[in-house]
Amino acid sequence: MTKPLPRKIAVMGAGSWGTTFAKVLADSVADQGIPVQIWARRDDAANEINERHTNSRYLRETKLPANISASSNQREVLEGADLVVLAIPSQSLRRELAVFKKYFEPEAVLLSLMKGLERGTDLRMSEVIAEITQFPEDRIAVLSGPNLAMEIAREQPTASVVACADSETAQWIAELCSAPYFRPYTNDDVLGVELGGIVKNIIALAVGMCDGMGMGDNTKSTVITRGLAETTRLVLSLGGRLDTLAGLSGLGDLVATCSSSLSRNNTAGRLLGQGLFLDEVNDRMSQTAEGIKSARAVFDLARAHEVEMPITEAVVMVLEGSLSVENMAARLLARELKSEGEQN
Ligand SMILES: NC(=O)C1=CN([C@@H]2O[C@H](COP(=O)(O)OP(=O)(O)OC[C@H]3O[C@@H](n4cnc5c(N)ncnc54)[C@H](O)[C@@H]3O)[C@@H](O)[C@H]2O)C=CC1
Ligand SMILES: O=C(CO)COP(=O)(O)O
Repeated sequence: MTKPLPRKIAVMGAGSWGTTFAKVLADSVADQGIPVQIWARRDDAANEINERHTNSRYLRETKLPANISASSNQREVLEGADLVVLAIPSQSLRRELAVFKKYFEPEAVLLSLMKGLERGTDLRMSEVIAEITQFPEDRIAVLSGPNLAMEIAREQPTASVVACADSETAQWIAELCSAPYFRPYTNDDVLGVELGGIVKNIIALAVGMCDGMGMGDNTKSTVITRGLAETTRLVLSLGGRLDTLAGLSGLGDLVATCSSSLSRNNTAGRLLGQGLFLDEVNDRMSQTAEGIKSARAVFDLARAHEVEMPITEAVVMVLEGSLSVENMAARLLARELKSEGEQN
């Protein structure tokens, strides 16, 4: 490793993935004595982590190593942190970063775990980070893959992808988050890795809707496969790579999210398919289901680049109330017939 080890790692966000990924990091760097500190918005959430409180579902299922601590004080968490991991809801990133950035170490590396597109700007999280912090692209990375937090908290094996324009930075992060149950690969296609994770949430909403309406596995497989086709069109038209979409952050994450009852996006889709209104679904979801917010931004981005994304469009219409879930399949199946490999 050519880059020196970090003095400390900060994880901003004490939700399911922030807490779980902090454990992955802490397990990975425990032998080097590197502390991992989590920022929790609320004092009680920070106390739960520090006291390994048994009322929290995550802490019951997770063996948090001794080198993890938490605080609700952003300055305390960020000071001295050479690696800063961002794990908050995507639509809050811009606002929260404006505060975080005051405490970033000047040479810190920033790693986004978030899988959303910003509404209004259609920017990926790495782009929002670059815009707000003015950090160079060789110190901004993303991590994405088939990574349902609860399974990783239980130390069930999985792999992921660390993407950065600078391969040395990606390798440095990969070495810091390599645990016996977590294997990170590296990639320099940041756009492809990030968009794969964003769009699969929308496809998972569509799959969930089909499940909720009682449709079967042929339907699910069709939506997954054609979902990957429209994701591929978008990624290629924006300059990403096909091999990225065939990998863990593309097909891998799509399959995991669309098949799992642990997925919040899949669950939200299922509730919509069962006839609940979006407000009722939002009331039932205690955690972030990014696809609900990102769908419109992805659709706008695709339209701006003249990329057809019919499943995404149908999900947007359902979410915005202009198409009923019952009519979604009919709308998609009535499209003009074409060759499978056709662009658009
Ligand atoms: N949970 C999972 O299995 C995975 C989640 N992700 C991504 O990680 C990101 C974070 O997800 P989770 O940790 O699962 O979400 P979560 O809903 O469990 O937690 C989000 C955390 O962010 C905090 N937060 C900080 N500032 C906030 C603000 N301004 N508004 C609202 N909440 C704020 C909340 O208090 C909460 O602790 C999302 O983009 C998600 O797509 C990615 C891979 C796996
Ligand atoms: O991104 C995820 C798995 O890789 C988590 O999916 P959900 O946000 O739908 O739970």
